Formats: sequence, C-alpha cells, structure tokens
Amino acid sequence: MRTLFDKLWDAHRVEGAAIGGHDLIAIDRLLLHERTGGVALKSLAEKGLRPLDPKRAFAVMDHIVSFREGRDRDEARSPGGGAFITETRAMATEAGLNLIDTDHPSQGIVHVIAPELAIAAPGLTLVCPDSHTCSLGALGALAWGIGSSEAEHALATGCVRVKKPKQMRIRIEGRLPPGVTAKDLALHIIANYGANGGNGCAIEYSGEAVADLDIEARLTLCNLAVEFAAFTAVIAPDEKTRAFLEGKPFAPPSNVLRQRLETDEQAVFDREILIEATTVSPQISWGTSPEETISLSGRVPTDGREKALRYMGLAPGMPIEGVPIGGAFIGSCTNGRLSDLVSAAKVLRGRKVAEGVRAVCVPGSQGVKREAERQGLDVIFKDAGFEWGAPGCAMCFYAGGETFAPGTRVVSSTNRNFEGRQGPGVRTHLTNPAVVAASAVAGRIASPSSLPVREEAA
Ligand SMILES: CC(C)[C@H](C(=O)O)[C@@H](O)C(=O)O
Ligand code: SF4
Repeated sequence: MRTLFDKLWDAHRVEGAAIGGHDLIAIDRLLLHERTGGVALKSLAEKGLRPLDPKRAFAVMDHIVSFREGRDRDEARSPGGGAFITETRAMATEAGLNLIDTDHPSQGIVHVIAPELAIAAPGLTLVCPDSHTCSLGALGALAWGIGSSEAEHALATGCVRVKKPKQMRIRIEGRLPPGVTAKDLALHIIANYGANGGNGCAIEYSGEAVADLDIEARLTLCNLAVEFAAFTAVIAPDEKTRAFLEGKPFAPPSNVLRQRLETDEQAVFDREILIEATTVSPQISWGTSPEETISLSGRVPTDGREKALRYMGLAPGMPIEGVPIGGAFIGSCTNGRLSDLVSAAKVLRGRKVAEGVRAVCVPGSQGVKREAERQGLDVIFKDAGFEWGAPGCAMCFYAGGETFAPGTRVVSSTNRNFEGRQGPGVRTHLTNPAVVAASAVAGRIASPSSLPVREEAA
C-alpha cells in the first residue's frame, strides 16, 4: 500500500544507488532562474562540464528583472542586477537550454509559467534552486526546491541525491466559506500548527475542499508548504488537472495525463491532520513570520512576541482591521495568477485607492498579463490608481533598488513577511488578493465586505 508520494518517489529512484540513507532520484525537468540558476550554470561551465540533457532544463528570468511596464531587455530592478540577466542568458544559450528570456512571450515567475506551459505535470520530477518549487506539487508532480550546487549536479547527471522525507496528510473536509481562499487555508494551517508544523515532511493535501479548488488555487495552497517547513506538497491529479494541462506546449501525451495517480486507500502516513473547512476564515499576518497570522476579524495576540510587535508597530490586543496602510502589492508566485487578479479587480471596479497608498499589481507572467488585459482588468487596476507592472517576482522580495519607503505598512498577496523582506523597515501583512484590494481602497486593513457600496451598484 503506497501513498501518491511513494509512487512518485519509487518511479524515479535509481536502483542500487542509495548511499548513507539518501536515494538518487532521476529528474525529469530542471528549472533555473537568473538569481540562483545562473550560479549553477557558471559553476558547471567552469568545471568544463556540460548538461547531460539540455532540453530538460529551462532557464527563466523572473527575480531580478525590472517590473517597469515597457522595460528594456536587460533592465534590472536593482543596481548591478543586469549582470544576472545577461550572464544567465549567455550561459543558458551556450549550454543549449530552453531559454525563456525577458522578452519571451511566456516569460514570468518560474512557478507560474511551469504550470502554464505544462513543464510541470503529473508523475514528473522537477527541481529548481528556489524554495517555492513545492507549488508544482499541486499538479501531482514531485517537485521541490534545491540549492545551487545540487542544481549543478542535476544538470550534469540528471539526478539529485536526497533523503526520503516523512509523510503527512492534511485532509480538509467540508467546504470553504464564501470569500475564503486557498491562501487563507494555507495561512490558517501555518498559524495553527506553527511555521515548523510541516517538519520536513512531504505533505499530501486531500479532501473535499481541496478537490473543490481550481488548479490556480491548488498552486497557491502548495506554494505555502515551504513556509510550513515541509519538504514539499502534492495533490493527486484529477480531471481538473488534466483539463488544465491538456494542449499546453510541454504537456505529456493525453494517455500519460490520464493515468491514475493517487494514494492507496490503506496507505499509512507518518502524521495525519484533519481540518474542517467551514472553520477557516479570511486570514492576515500581523507579525514577521507567516505563523504570526490571525483572522482578519481578530485581534493582535497579547502573549509575548514583542520583537515582532515592535517591528510591525502594533500593540497587543488591537483589532487588525482598521490599521492604516501605506502600500499594497498584488502579484508573486503565491497570488499573481489570473484568478487572483480577477478577485482583486472585482473589489477595485469603480473604486479608488486611498490617498497616500502606493498600490502595485504585477501579473505573474506574460500569459497572465495578456489575458488580464484582454479582459480589461488592467484598466480597472489603473483607473483605481494601481501601478500595472511587467511580469516577475517584483515587490515580493527586496533585491536592492526600488521598493516601498522604510516603515511603510504593506498589505501583500505574497508568502513571506520576514523583517525587511519587501525592503528595509517595510512591514508586510500577508493576505489574499481581495483583502489587499479592499485595504488599498480603504487606506487601512479592511475586508471587501466592509467597503461602502459602489455608487453604480447603489
Ligand atoms: C531567491 C530565491 C533563492 C528565493 C527562494 O528560494 O525562495 C526567493 O525566490 C524567495 O522567495 O525568497
Ligand atoms: S515571487 Fe517571491 S516567493 Fe515567488 S519565487 Fe519570486 S521571490 Fe520567491
């Protein structure tokens, strides 16, 4: 009796190659970005080695690229950052990798474009020197983040040496209430079990509420697994997965996509968690770790955590709703997909961002941007007073260069709220895109339902 994860693992474990408790796992597809992937390519070239199978590797530009609409090809968002772009391009080209360059029609955040292009698909192993590679497990792939030197190894050998993790199943039964998203579910889990709750495990998310999620929402749920200290996350592929991937450029053939891939009924996990979906509410982080999260209608905790409170400029026991903000960001591999932009635009339509708030939306990929523009979402965002950016990680993490002013309180659709994550002194509150939009309009942390009724709707 095996779990889905066991099946993925066994199908890729190289027989007879285990050493010191580690297995050798064959990698189907390797993703690299200009921030950490370029390092791996450079180191490999310096050793005089070449990728074993360059067409299995994809070099993507996302972390350092400028998010200025109309940016130039080599324009970075941090001083000196252009070298990451030009060097990665040169080495990826020389090595014969698939290159998704800054001006490529599919460019975007690696974890956003891998599903869009079906580079990630059920049954495949994928690695990338980036921690949020766990997102791709949402498609039934075995995908996890590695270091640059492991990426170099994977390029050269097509394999990665890795210890098989323990396994945890998180079943989410029942239905999420209206207005509660996959982001809220993920934050709820981290808040309740702690940022170390995943404890290095491979997590399988299952249950009615997970089956109900569309693929983009599943990607969001799995994206935050690494903030739960999990090795990775997986979700069994279903008809939605197949429908999502079919016909995309790198999709496996239909008969492969149709294979059943799921946990056997009697399979045993090292740990099981059961969550009742109806108990989950919209969430927002108040502190400097994703576990420092409360319900949007809740109050800042009164027990300890003084350092986080001081950094965030909050007092124990105060309601989080109503706290004035200076910035809003919608984007990232967590919530920078079309459905995220749609949910924010629904709140923004016919409304304006409050004075004194800098609001920025950066679609996760060129594909997301194109579709959003086709639907007129860019007009809604811009009319409301949002900046509309060019795809990339943008303000999800500070890379030097442009950011919010020090001390600015920012509501953000991203996944990390560490001190300085979005810039020196910047205070990040993680939440879902609709709450980001509502807060931008209100000029304070606010739920969409608390906004005054729009004139046209009155
Ligand atoms: C730069 C990269 C290695 C990093 C990661 O691994 O996650 C980044 O994407 C992040 O989100 O902090
Ligand atoms: S969008 Fe943010 S979390 Fe995602 S890969 Fe980029 S920097 Fe990392």
